[in-house]
Amino acid sequence: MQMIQHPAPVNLVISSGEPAGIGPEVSVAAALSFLGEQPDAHVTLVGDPQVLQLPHIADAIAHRLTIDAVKLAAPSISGQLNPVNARYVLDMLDIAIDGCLEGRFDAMVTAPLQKSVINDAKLGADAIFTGHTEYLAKRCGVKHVVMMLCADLPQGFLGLNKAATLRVALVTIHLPLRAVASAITQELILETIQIVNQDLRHYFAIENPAIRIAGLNPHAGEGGYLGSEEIEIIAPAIEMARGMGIDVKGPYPGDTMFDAHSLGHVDAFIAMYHDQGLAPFKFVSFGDGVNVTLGLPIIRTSVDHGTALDIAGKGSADPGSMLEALRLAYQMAVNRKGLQP
Ligand SMILES: NC(=O)C1=CN([C@@H]2O[C@H](COP(=O)(O)OP(=O)(O)OC[C@H]3O[C@@H](n4cnc5c(N)ncnc54)[C@H](O)[C@@H]3O)[C@@H](O)[C@H]2O)C=CC1
Ligand SMILES: NCC(=O)COP(=O)(O)O
Repeated sequence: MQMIQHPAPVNLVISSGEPAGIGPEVSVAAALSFLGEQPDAHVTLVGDPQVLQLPHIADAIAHRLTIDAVKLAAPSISGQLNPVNARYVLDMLDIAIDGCLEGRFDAMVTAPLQKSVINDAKLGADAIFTGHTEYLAKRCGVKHVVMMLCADLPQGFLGLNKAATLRVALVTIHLPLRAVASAITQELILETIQIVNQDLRHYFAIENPAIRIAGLNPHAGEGGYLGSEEIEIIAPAIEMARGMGIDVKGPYPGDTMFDAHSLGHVDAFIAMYHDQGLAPFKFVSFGDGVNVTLGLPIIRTSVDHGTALDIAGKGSADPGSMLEALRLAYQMAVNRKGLQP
C-alpha cells in the first residue's frame, strides 16, 4: 500500500517587538487566528509571557503554538518606552534569525520595534539602528537587501475589475532625504531590480515578473531640465537589466507611476526612496499590508505599521497586518519548498 506523506508542518517564528507597543497584542491575536485557519503550520512566539498575556487557547491549536520565553529587563508599561528593554527586543530578533539560519524555522515574522529606543539604549553598536531590514542584512552577512511592501486589493476598490496585488520595492530604505540622490548608483539600481526579479520568481511563483521603476526627480527629470539622474544613472541601469532578460520599464515619473489600471499587469513597482513608494502604498493599504525583506538567505515578513504607542494595551489594535504577514511568510515558505499549499 502506498503511504501518502503529510508534508512537514511549516514552522514560523514571531518576534513580538517593542514591549510597550502593540507588537505583543497583535502577535498573539494574529498567531491564534492563523493557527486556526492553517492546520499544517506551527508558530513559535518569542517574548516575555507577562507581556504576551496569552488567553485560554483551544486544544485544537495549543499543540501547534510554542512560547519561547525571553525575560524583560524591567517591567513594561504600555505606551512608555524604556531603553532598558531594548536588548530584549534585539535578543528576540536574534533568536528568530538564528533559528531560521539553522533551519529550525522556515520563516520569521516581526512585530514592530521602536528604532529610536534601540538607539537611545546605546548598545555599543557603532552605527545607528535604522530598522530590522538593515539589521537582518548584517546578521545574515548580505550586502544588499530590498524592502518590499505587498497588499491584496479587492475587486471594486479603485475601480479594479478583479482583485490585484500591489507590491512596492525601494532602492534606498531608511536614509535622510538629503542623502538619497548621492546614494543612487547604477549598481544599486541594477542589483535592486535583480533581487526583486529573482525573489518574485522564487518566493512568489511569478514566472517572468513585470516591473516598473520610478525616476528620482519631478517628471522623471523633464528631459534633464529638472535633474540628470534619470539620464545618467537610472535609464542605463534599466537598459542593463533589460539586457539580462528582465521585464523592467521606466523611469516613470514618481507621481504617475502608480495607477490602478496597471495593477493587473505590473507585478512590482520600484521607488527610489522610502516615502516615494510607501506614501501611495499606505494610502491604499494601511492596516493589512505586509513588509517583506528580499535578498536574504531566510524569509522575513513584517507588519506595515509601527509600534502605535498611543493605543498600546487598550485592546483596539488591529491585528490584520500581522495576520497577513503570517499568511505571506507561510506561502513564501511553501513556494520555496516547492510544496502545494
Ligand atoms: N516593522 C517595524 O518595526 C516598524 C516600526 N515602525 C516604528 O514605529 C514607531 C512609530 O511609528 P509611527 O510613524 O508613529 O507609525 P505607527 O504605525 O506606529 O502609528 C501611526 C498611526 O496608526 C495607528 N496604528 C498603527 N498600527 C495600528 C494598528 N495595528 N491598529 C490600529 N491602529 C494602528 C496608530 O495608533 C497611529 O495613530 C517608529 O519608531 C517607527 O520606527 C514603523 C513602521 C514599521
Ligand atoms: N517604513 C517601514 C519601516 O520602517 C520598517 O522597517 P524595518 O524595521 O522592517 O526595517
